[in-house]
Amino acid sequence: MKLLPALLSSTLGFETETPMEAIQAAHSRVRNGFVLPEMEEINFANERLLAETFSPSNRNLNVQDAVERSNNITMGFFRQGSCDTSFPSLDGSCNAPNDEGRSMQPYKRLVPADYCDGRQSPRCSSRGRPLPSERQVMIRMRGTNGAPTRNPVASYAFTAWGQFLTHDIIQTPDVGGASCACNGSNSNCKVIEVNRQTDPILTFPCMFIKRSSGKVGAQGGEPVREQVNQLSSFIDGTVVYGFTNKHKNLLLDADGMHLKMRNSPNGPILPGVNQFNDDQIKKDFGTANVFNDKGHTPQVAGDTRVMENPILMSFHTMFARLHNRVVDDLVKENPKWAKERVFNEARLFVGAILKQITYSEYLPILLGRNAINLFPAVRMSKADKRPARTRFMKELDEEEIMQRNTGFMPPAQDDPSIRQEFIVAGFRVGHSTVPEQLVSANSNLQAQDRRDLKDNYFDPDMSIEHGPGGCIRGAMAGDSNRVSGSYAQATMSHLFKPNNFQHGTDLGSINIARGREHGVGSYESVKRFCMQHESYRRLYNGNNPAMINGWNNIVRLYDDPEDVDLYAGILNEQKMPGAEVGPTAGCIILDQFIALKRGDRFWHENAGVFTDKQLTEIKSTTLAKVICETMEGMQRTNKNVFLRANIRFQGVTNNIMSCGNVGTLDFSSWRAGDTQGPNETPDPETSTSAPSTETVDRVEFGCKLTKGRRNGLIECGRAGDWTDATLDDLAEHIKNRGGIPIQGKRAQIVNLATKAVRRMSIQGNSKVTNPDKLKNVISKFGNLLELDVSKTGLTSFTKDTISENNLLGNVNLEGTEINSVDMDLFMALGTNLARGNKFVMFAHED
Ligand code: HEM
Ligand SMILES: [Ca+2]
Repeated sequence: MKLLPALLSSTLGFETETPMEAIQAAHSRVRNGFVLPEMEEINFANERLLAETFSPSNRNLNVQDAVERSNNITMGFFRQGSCDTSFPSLDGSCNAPNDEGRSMQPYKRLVPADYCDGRQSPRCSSRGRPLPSERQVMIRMRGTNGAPTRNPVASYAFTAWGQFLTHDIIQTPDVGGASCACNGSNSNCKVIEVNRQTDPILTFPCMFIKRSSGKVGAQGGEPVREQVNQLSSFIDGTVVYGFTNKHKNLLLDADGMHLKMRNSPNGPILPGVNQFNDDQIKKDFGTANVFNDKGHTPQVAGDTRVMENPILMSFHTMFARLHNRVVDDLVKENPKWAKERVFNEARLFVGAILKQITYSEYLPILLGRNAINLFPAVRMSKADKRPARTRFMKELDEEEIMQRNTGFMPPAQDDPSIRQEFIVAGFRVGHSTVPEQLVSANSNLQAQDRRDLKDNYFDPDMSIEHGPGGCIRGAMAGDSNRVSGSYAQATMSHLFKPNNFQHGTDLGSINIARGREHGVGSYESVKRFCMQHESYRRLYNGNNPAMINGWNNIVRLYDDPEDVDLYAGILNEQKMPGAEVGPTAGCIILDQFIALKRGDRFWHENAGVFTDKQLTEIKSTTLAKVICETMEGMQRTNKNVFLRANIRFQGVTNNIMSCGNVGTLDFSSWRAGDTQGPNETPDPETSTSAPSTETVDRVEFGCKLTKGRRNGLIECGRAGDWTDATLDDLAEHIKNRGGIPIQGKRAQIVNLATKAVRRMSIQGNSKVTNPDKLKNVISKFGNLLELDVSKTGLTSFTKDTISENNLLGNVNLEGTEINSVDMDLFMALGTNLARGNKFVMFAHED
């Protein structure tokens, strides 16, 4: 059936013919990010490996081997940003011990995977029967809960922030190429049954979702499908800057510091797709006319979901403006800083503000005081100078590795990986708070325009007409709903409704289906985990959680109460005091945000990330301040933007304040001289002595042992004067003396056993060019884990160069002539990395 093809055709982005296709295309837009071709290849390779692993003809399956192969495939994704700088990488790599939280890494689980076939098919009942239709569960929940109710404390900004934050930390890609049908013929799709006779609104014969892309994981010695996160899981501004160099570079203005914007009557707004000379941008950010009926130019940001609704788009605009504002101020304070430094400092600041607002203004409303009290405090910086940024060099112990590979173990509290329970259920409670209408407001915070969300998906019109400022004020003035099993019609039946059709799809059903498809454990199993957890059990006060009246109605849909979906369970728990969620959602959300705090070495309160004065500035920055400083037309603001005006929350009234009283951003503590940049930080262990040639050994090439003996990091040729001949001399010295000459504290040379060397840097020696001579040296270090040859004159570096170093898992080649790394070297590094199972990260700061 072809409906109104003329209206449905699109100028940009997705080409669609039927309403169902328009909805599918919109859905696929929010699932799939701005990826590099190799990432798509990795997803395909992983799917092939999954098929091979699970094939019935695969009789001598070696699980360990399959997992290792899958990990090697993932390693084909080149690090985005470098490991040895003092700023976070773009893709989250080099932050945690085994690159947890990096883009393309698998999710972890609080409870074991529960697939129907034990491996990858969507969860079924404990008796092996199909679970009730997701749509039926949604309809029953709405029947039992009643219509959604207005949130008595939270404004729409509370909901908007949840979505914006999600888009910094999570995006699960679809399997490529699947085309779905209602008869379930394609196992890459999950069908959601619709009863057309009884359904209140939907007329489709079924709904479906494409399955999430997966890789091989292991559980109890058996292989299981594990889904992956495309984004850097850290709260670090992915939503503003993207997670790849390509994307970031496209977003950057010609000056290399600012983000591209364009002028509008409402001030600078996000750049349009036509400002980019890049087909992928046009494809991944375009939108169809059935949504964008006024034909506005689609807007481009750090995340491909930016256009999903106009308020979300306005939050994007705010943070792009914030970045540019910070750049202006940093340049004023430090006219001599290199442009990369300015960009990175601004990015570090923006990331810190996202963290600060999330933990101090947003989470207390979502989780309430009891849960917030369970957050660990983080060590603060003592020094007023910025010390070397904190390092993180933990190696997993062997036992833990074994357990993870063969048994089941939930992630440690400081493992920043995103949890399955969080992405399919815990944090999707936010979907139930989405109201029917979006609001814009004038400078007095009075509602100006109310528009039905169902007509504004992927339509920027509201933010063009009323400005991003009007939309942000509308977010403070507008409503959120309460968390419950009842969705607004806008999301329960009209999600991504095309303009020329009478309905859309159901986000709630999709959420439940996604949980089953990811093999996420049932509500009862996750509740048990939480109630037995040494810390989270406190959320329950020793009792089973109280459920809403009529809960049994919902349970009755299932064969067995044990089978109830996690999402259905947590939506129907009674809320904890002063919180928006019950204890089980609370446990899942708390665990995730503890992990994102403890597992982030760039956490803004960690010693060494900012100076005390800078941190004070960051901690005094609220969302209200950011809004007053960046949005057009601002005069006044709610004190806490996530709360409705004038309500009391936790004993304090949320007044409306004049922007003049909110305070301004002040970057004076970023002035050089006042602060020591990471690159100027002297190393306490090495700053005492300049390299000297007055040595007992008469060698002229002593290396420095920095960061303590335990890390085994030696830095050689720090003056940049090493040549290929120095490499020969060094090899000769090691042969004669059995060790490597180390420049001691008092300018003496001592010999360090080669086996103690685990990390070596000859960074910056442009006269070191010969890979064979390098090989001759490094082959003598049997325990070498990492090698930094960045900014050297090396012209080639291959698998052969490291063929005698079978633990060497990380090589930094940045700033050399070698700008592509061949696959063999990659695979070898990956194998070494897995073999050593050691944390790899270049830890030195300069
Ligand atoms: C207008 C508002 C929103 C719309 C239209 C929307 C829509 C969607 C859609 C279509 C998906 C993909 C579902 C799937 O295929 O599995 C999704 C995922 C998700 N949403 Fe929302 N959402 C909204 C707001 C929110 C809010 C307020 C939160 C949290 C507070 C949230 C959290 C999430 C999470 C955690 C995911 C999973 C992401 C992933 O795995 O890629 N969303 N949303
Ligand atoms: Ca991120």
